[in-house]
Formats: sequence, structure tokens, C-alpha cells
Amino acid sequence: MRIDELTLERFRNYACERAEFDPRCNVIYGENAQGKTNLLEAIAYLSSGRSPRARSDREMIGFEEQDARIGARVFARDREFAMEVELYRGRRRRMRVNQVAAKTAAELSAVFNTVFFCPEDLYLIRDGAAARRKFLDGCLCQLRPRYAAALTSYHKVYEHKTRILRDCGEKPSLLEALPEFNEQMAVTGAVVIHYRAQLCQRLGEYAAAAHGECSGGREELRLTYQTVSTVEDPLGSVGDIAEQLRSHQRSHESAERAAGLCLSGPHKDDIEVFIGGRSARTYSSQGQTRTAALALKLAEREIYQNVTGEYPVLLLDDVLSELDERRQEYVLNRISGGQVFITCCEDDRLEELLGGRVFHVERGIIR
Ligand SMILES: Nc1ncnc2c1ncn2[C@@H]1O[C@H](COP(=O)(O)OP(=O)(O)OP(=O)(O)O)[C@@H](O)[C@H]1O
Repeated sequence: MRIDELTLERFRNYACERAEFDPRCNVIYGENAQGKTNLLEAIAYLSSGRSPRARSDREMIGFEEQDARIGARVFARDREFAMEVELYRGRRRRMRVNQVAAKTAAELSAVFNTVFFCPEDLYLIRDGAAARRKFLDGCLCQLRPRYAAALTSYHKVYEHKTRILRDCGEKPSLLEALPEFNEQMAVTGAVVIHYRAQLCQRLGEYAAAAHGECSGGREELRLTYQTVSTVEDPLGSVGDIAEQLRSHQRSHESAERAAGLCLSGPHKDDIEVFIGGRSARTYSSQGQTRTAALALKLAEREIYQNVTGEYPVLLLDDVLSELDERRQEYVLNRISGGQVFITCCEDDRLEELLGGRVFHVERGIIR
């Protein structure tokens, strides 16, 4: 999978630019605030209908402009696709694949995929469990439709149960529906746990390899999946997991009623990340944290390739800062397979790059 050509019109600080890319490595360099991240953002948007950083589509329309357009020629599944997105102030965006209107972002993802890594992704290691659950759910929802369906049902049932627990003091009759919601949570929760455990196992293998190589074999990364305490084997059968979830619900019934909260279930799951046997969240340095977060994203890319047979395009924004020479060398020269875009500042060690194309971005002009 690759992007061969990109056209940006009135997109952020790009008035009208077109670029043709290398099928393997593309380095985008320039001073701060010139448009490097904007370029990666446009590519990421085409793959997901969503910006990795903007809160609204309007933010991406050039100042003083009424609309913006991103167009691309993409090669995937042995075919070429023309992809196009138009963003407007005050009306709905338009998306097209090969001139045919795409109604949902999923129609873009069905053709083109990217993995985006930026400095803020340190949150994957440093933030609370919700950030890592979101990462797991993002990977699984793209690749496993059955998971996406189970997760949606789980969230719905969770919300209903939370409302019952919150309001039952005033309206005790609500409690009559609780056993049914508990059962649905156990059944859908077991599917969620089953898929997450499998993904964590594979993420752990790939991320450990990437982290080990990036750190020159000096650091060992390990992931452990944390779920409901009664689940003995999260990789076991869905039926067994559901039974163990029921047992957890029973033992937490009175605590849930007292707290007025739903205390039992995979909505509290986490992945613990260890470097050299110690919690990365608590003890790792800035460079180690960045390497571990990058390793997770590279692992996501490998899993995607395993499932679909194609590597998604890898977008690495400002990944070199805070990495020592060995780690930079790994990022620049040893990430193989699939097309890669890397942004960096003027003074990064570009002469060390092997192959690929180098683009200079200055005030929204690509050279
Ligand atoms: N909607 C917009 N219209 C026009 N310009 C915009 C818009 N949004 C952001 N910009 C401009 O884009 C520039 C930032 O671009 P970008 O984030 O791509 O920088 P960068 O080259 O990645 O810089 P750094 O190295 O600092 O990360 C800023 O000058 C900002 O004012």
C-alpha cells in the first residue's frame, strides 16, 4: 500500500501544492512551523476521515478560505485509487473514491490505511489506562468487525447498567432489570476480553522485537494484559471467560450497589508496559518512553500487515528528537517494509539516510 501523489488546495498553510512520493522512504524536512506535520495530517485524514490532531474539520481549512481539498493517487490491493476529500465551512464534507461518493470514513479506510506516530503519542505509555484501551480498540475495530460489534454492545449495556445503579436509590424497581444487563455484560465482555488478549499477545511479541532492536539489544520491553481479576486465562474460551465474569459480578454486587457505579468488567482493562522488568509508566526516561510508544505503533503496523497482507503507510512525525544516535539510526535505516514518511528539522542527520526522497518544506511550499 502506498501513496504516489498528493495534492493539497487551501489545506492549512498549503495554497496549492502537488508532490509525488517515493514508494519506500520520504523525508520531509524544514524549520519549525513550515507545514511538515500538516502534510502528514492530510495523508492521515485520507485514510480515516479524521485528523490525528484537529478537533474539527474547519481547523484544516486555510485561514481566510471557505473550503479545502485533499486529493491523492493511492496504490493498494494491486490497484490504483483516486481519493479525494473536500472540507467546507458550514456544510458537510465530501469524500470520493474513484469518483464515487463515500458516505462514511470507513469507505476510505477500506482502501487506504496509515499508522501515525507523533510526539504526543508518549501518552500511550504515560497516561492512564483509558489511553491504552483506546489504542487496543482502535487496532481491533479496524481489523475485526466482530470485535467492533461486541464493543458497541458492551458500551451500551454498560451505560444502561450505570444508570440503573445510579438511579435505583430513588427508583428501586429499576433493579429488576439488573440481572439481564449483568448477563449481557458478561457475554459481550467475554468477547472483548478474548480479542484484546490475543491482540496484546501479538503486540507484545512485535513491540518487544522493535524495542529490542531500536535500543541495540540493551532493553527488554514486555507487555502484560490486565483484565478482570477472576479471569484466569484471557486467551481461553469465550464461554469460560463469561463464566468467570459472572463470578466477579456476583462478588462485587453489593460494592456496586453501594458505590452506584459499575465496578466489574473490561471497561477497566489496561496493558502494563515494562522496560527491563520495571513499569515504563513510572520509571522510563523520555527516550525510553518514546521508543516504547514507537514500538507499539510499529507492532500495530506488523499486525495489520499480517491480517491484510499489506503494510499501512507509516507516518512518523518528529520521531527523531529525544532519541540517541543508535535509536535514530534504527528509525532512519532499519524500519523496512511498506512506505514511510518521516518529518524532521533542518539540523537532523539527513546525510545518514539511505535511499528514498527528501522534500524541503518552507512556508507551505514543497521542494
Ligand atoms: N488552518 C490553517 N490555515 C493556514 N495556516 C495554518 C492553519 N493551521 C495551521 N496553520 C499554520 O501551519 C503552520 C504549522 O505547520 P505544521 O504544524 O505542519 O508545522 P511543522 O513544520 O510540523 O513544525 P514543527 O517542526 O514546529 O512541528 C503554522 O505556521 C500555522 O500557523
